[in-house]
Order: sequence, then structure tokens, then C-alpha cells
Amino acid sequence: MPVEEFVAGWISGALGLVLGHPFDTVKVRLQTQTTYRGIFDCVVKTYRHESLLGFFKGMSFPIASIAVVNSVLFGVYSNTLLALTATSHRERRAQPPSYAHVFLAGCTGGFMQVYCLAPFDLIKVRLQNQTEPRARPGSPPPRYRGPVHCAVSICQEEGPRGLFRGAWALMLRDTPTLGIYFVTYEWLCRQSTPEGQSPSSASVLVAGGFAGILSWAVATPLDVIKSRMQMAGLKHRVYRGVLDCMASSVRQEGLGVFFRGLTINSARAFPVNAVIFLSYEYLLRWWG
Ligand SMILES: C[N+](C)(C)CCCC[C@H](N)C(=O)O
Repeated sequence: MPVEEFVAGWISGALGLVLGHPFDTVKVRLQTQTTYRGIFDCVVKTYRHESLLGFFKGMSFPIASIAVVNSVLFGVYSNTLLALTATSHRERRAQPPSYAHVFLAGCTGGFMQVYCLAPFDLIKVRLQNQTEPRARPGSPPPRYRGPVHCAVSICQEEGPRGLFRGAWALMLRDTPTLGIYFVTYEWLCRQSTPEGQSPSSASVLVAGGFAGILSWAVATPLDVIKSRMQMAGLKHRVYRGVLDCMASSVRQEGLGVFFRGLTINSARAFPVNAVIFLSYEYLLRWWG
């Protein structure tokens, strides 16, 4: 199994993550808390109470973990295509795979990455939702001191399975939407590139950016549900499952709840995925 795609996915995931984390913090807060009137209000309040650092809460951990997740995604995607079409990534420009194969390989990558993503994502969401300002003498400390403390506390308080809260919703969110992600990317690249040639940097950036936006737009309803289920353990609000969480969220807040965070998600998705695909493609070309 060729490993260079895993390494390229690892590095590109890390680059995309740093760029996207501030957007992601605002998104998670808008989705799970009701104190903000909108993106602008959330940005201003976060900055006032927590300074710029507030936007980077919980980042050190995802940078290590999401990079691994991205590596699984791109590695599995490329190797599934290899299995399906018998072409390595080097040969794929000359012999492009069919969109059905691209979709299937994307779904497989999405499905496989969920196992690593679920616990990392849960810890990230819990840390991002701690709105206490940086520790000041005398003020009560935040519930979790950091990712490791968070993981240990969840295991103690909710059992090891607590780390996989929301994993179902995550799997439903990611399996089809990562198929859409790679199909959109391939389609846009092929539209703007003469046959048989490698796409230019501009094509890769634009195709990656739109692949990110489109797949996130489709994924947002389940993303909201996933984040809520992950927070549920903390609030002692227990949902019986994905459907129960959907029904009770809609009952309380209306259908609009499924689109919480859509704007901010799209704003984040473009630069993050443009950089992910650009660095991925270039690393692979550079390694020959
Ligand atoms: C498929 N879905 C839209 C859910 C996720 C796509 C993930 C792409 C990238 N790692 C990012 O963080 O934007």
C-alpha cells in the first residue's frame, strides 16, 4: 500500500487546520450556545472576554489529531481508487477514474476516518465550548484543563464510550459528504484543465475551496446534531439517538436549527480546503 498519500494528507491537514481553527471555534459556539446573536456578535464577545487566544482554544490537540485524520482520509481515498481502478495517483491524470469510483473511494475514506475523528472531535468541541476567560487568580477554573485532562475526565465520568458520543451522527455526516467532496474537486479540476494535464495551482485552489463549501453545506444539518450529542453528556441532557436529538432540536428551535453555522462553515471551508488540496497535490508531485 503506497504511503506517500498518507504523509501528504497529514501535512496538508495540519496546514488547513491552523488556517481554519478560529472559524471553527465561532461555528461550534454558534451551534451549541444560545447567547450569541450572530457571527459578528460571537467574534466580538469572544475577543472581548478571551482575547485573540479565545479563537485558538483547543487547537494544539486538533493540529496533531486532525492531521492524522486527514492522512487516513486521503490515504484511504487514494488507495481505494488504486484498488478500484488499478491506477496510482501518478497515472490518474492520464487515465482519470470515473466519478462513480471517485465517489465510492471518497465515501470509503470518510467512513474509515470517523473512527479516529470521533474522540478527537468530541474533545475539541468540549474544549471550544468553555467560554471562561484565561485563568485569573481567584476565578473558578474551567472544567477541563486541556485535552488530556478532558479525555481522562470523560472516561471517568461518562465511561470510555463517552468518548464516542455522537459518533453515529458523525459517520452519517461524513460518509456520503466526503464522496461529494472528492467528486466536486475532481469535476471542477477537470472542467478547468485540458485533458491529460495536471491542474494549475489556481484550479486546485478553487476546486478544493468549492469542494469544501459544497460538502460542508450538505453536512451542516448532521453537523449540528453531532455537536449537540457530543455536548449532551456534559449537560446531563441525554438524547436517545440521532433521531431523538433531531426531533427535540426542531421542536425547541424550529427547522432553522439545521442551518446553524452554515455561513461560518462555508467561510471556513474555502480557505481550509483550498490549502489542503493544494499542499496535498504539490507534495505528491514533488515526490514524483
Ligand atoms: C465532509 N465534511 C464536510 C463533513 C468534512 C470535510 C472535511 C474537509 C476538511 N478536513 C475540513 O475540515 O474542512
